[in-house]
Amino acid sequence: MEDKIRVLLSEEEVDKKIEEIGKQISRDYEGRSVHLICVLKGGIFFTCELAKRITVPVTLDFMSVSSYGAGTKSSGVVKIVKDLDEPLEGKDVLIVEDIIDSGRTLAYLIEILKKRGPKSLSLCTLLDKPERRVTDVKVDYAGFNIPDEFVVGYGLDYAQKYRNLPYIGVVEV
Ligand SMILES: O=P(O)(O)OC[C@H]1O[C@H](OP(=O)(O)OP(=O)(O)O)[C@H](O)[C@@H]1O
Ligand code: HPA
Ligand SMILES: [Mg+2]
Repeated sequence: MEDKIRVLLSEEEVDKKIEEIGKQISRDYEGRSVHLICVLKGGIFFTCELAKRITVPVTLDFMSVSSYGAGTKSSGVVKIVKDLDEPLEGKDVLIVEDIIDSGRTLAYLIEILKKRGPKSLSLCTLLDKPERRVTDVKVDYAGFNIPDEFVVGYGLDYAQKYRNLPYIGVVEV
């Protein structure tokens, strides 16, 4: 059966926001290059769109972590499914995420990546659900603060579906 999806942020709103964040990152990293870490799978769409709008040199690496499984609740246990290919030593690293919800994924990632000696480590997320936070994380670039609703689209899934929607929606139950 098809789920009913209500649009929370339209494709135009999301595109406009990514453009703004891209400009801001390009200004902040002027004269340097930025090493983007895409957090798979959710971060893939945002990373691609953002990287295209950054004007300083960009390098990319991918890491896959998972804590949500097939449901809408975090298991609380973050698992590395795929590690980075390249070392981080001396690099200006920017982690790119689709959403910060409980904050567990990012808190865990930051803890392990900090130990790999990056020159700097910053964090960029398209969506932030501050109400749901159980662990403190410092966000450097955030697109939208959203209410406590389970969202899909732009990389975000519900049981692996809807990642390809070009907007952010809420699955109506
Ligand atoms: O702040 P948190 O409560 O930790 O939630 C945020 C994380 O959860 C989702 O990933 P998920 O673990 O579902 O894996 P996926 O990206 O492969 O869908 C999302 O893409 C974030 O990475
Ligand atoms: O709202 C959400 N939607 C999809 N995946 C998620 N992972 C954490 N929060 C969410
Ligand atoms: Mg994810």
